[in-house]
Amino acid sequence: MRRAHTVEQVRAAEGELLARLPEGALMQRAAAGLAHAVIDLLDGAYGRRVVLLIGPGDNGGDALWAGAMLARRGAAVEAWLVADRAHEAGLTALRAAGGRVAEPHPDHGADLALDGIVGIGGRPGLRDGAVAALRHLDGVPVVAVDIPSGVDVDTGELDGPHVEAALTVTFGTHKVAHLVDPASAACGVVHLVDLGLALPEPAVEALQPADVRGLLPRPASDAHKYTRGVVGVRAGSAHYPGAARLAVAGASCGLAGMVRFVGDAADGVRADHPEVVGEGRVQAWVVGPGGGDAAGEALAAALADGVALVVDADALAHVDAPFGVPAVLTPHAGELAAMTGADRADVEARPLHHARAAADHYGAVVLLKGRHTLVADPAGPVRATTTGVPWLATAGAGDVLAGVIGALLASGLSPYDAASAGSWLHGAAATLASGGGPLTAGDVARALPETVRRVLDPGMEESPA
Ligand SMILES: NC(=O)C1=CN([C@@H]2O[C@H](COP(=O)(O)OP(=O)(O)OC[C@H]3O[C@@H](n4cnc5c(N)ncnc54)[C@H](O)[C@@H]3O)[C@@H](O)[C@H]2O)[C@@H](O)CC1
Ligand SMILES: Nc1ncnc2c1ncn2[C@@H]1O[C@H](COP(=O)(O)OP(=O)(O)O)[C@@H](O)[C@H]1O
Ligand SMILES: [K+]
Repeated sequence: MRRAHTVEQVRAAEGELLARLPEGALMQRAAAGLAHAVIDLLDGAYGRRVVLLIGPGDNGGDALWAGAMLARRGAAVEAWLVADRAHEAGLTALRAAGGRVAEPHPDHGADLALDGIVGIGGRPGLRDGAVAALRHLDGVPVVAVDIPSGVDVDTGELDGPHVEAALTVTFGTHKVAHLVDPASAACGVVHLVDLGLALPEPAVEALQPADVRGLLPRPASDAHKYTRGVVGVRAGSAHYPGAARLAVAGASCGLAGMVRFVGDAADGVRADHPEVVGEGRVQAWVVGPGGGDAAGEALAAALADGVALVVDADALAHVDAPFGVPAVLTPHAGELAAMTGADRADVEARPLHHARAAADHYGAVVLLKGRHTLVADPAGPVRATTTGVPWLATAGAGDVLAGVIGALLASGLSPYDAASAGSWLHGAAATLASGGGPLTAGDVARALPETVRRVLDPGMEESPA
């Protein structure tokens, strides 16, 4: 599991460790990890040119100590001080290693810049001096120290200018902004340097392949189709028959024992999936994709069964609070805005806030779709999905997702696990189907069984951020 903690949690854990270790030891650990990550990225230090952007606090201290290590290995290191003070011991170490302090200027020839402007002590936005210095670094890859300066660390929100990093090297644990958009999109690849912190339950977490492997249902040796769970799909309409076919394609990923379908598009569904059967008992319903005007009736019929639900698309407009049934609600930003009366742009700017608020309001799991989809449960950490590719932003992809989550619900997973594992699989299937190029929603559904096969193979490594 990739775990992300709040600044307060990190400060408390660091405080305990600081009390036990010699002064400066934690910063040395952080700086050494940072310097190694930079050397990896530059494929060496000797002869490379590195600019350090140095703010007033310990974040600048990390950058200065790492700069000293790079200078000792033959890099030409220049520190630009963008605040009215800088970490004294770090400055002394940089100078002793042959690095120098300079005013920001355009003729630096830098191969890389280290952003040590602010870390977890920073407020959102950047001061003018930092913005002016960054202008000289246009086109130079930036490695953010702990966090891209300027983002809101605990919410992932943006308010004013911020650094856009190619790589973020963070310390001790991930921070919320590394996983939650829009800030996480400014982090680039995130690399964690272990500091040995003892940490409580995280605020946000992201499933990794081993976590998904642990959650996925596997048929018992004496399984039959009913013990594996039956998922029902109530979707599609005369106007949107395709949505029904895509939701059924997602539900047919193989993780449930049987798929039922109720709706106008039954002929098309059976042409695609001859094994799909009609109305009957299910362990979970998927309601809403392409449902049009009939979505309210479909939701009422599904609710009457008293089983777990995935409520998507047109059915979301008919959801009452509190919802009262184990459920996953799967809105995108526009749908969540329509449900709660919020502004769509505000949902996109503050997805963590809105996903949490909606989960509390409805008393249900809310899956807010986006680049990093969020799964909020009224209790427990929010889960962020870090699998997927931008090609997944394609019509019908959400219908497939609803089907996959329904299959996992039917197999016995909780709404929280079904939503987060389903979203992870959906993103991973998109990456597999894309292979770097475009895809259709149907391609994502067809890639699901192979994605499941690969994740069940314990050789699969942790995915990059
Ligand atoms: N506490 C520890 O034990 C460790 C801390 N480490 C580093 O220390 C960092 C935290 O250091 P600090 O607590 O000194 O805080 P920062 O280095 O994040 O700096 C915060 C200071 O910057 C100023 N400031 C706030 N917002 C600003 C803005 N938008 N623009 C310009 N200036 C702003 C304020 O005066 C504030 O005191 C971490 O992010 C990490 O890089 C690491 O060395 C690991 C160990
Ligand atoms: N930039 C992006 N990168 C990766 N995935 C994305 C991005 N934008 C959207 N997605 C994903 O694409 C899917 C789109 O679903 P949705 O908006 O419901 O489309 P539709 O209603 O057409 O099915 C969601 O799973 C969402 O998380
Ligand atoms: K920083």
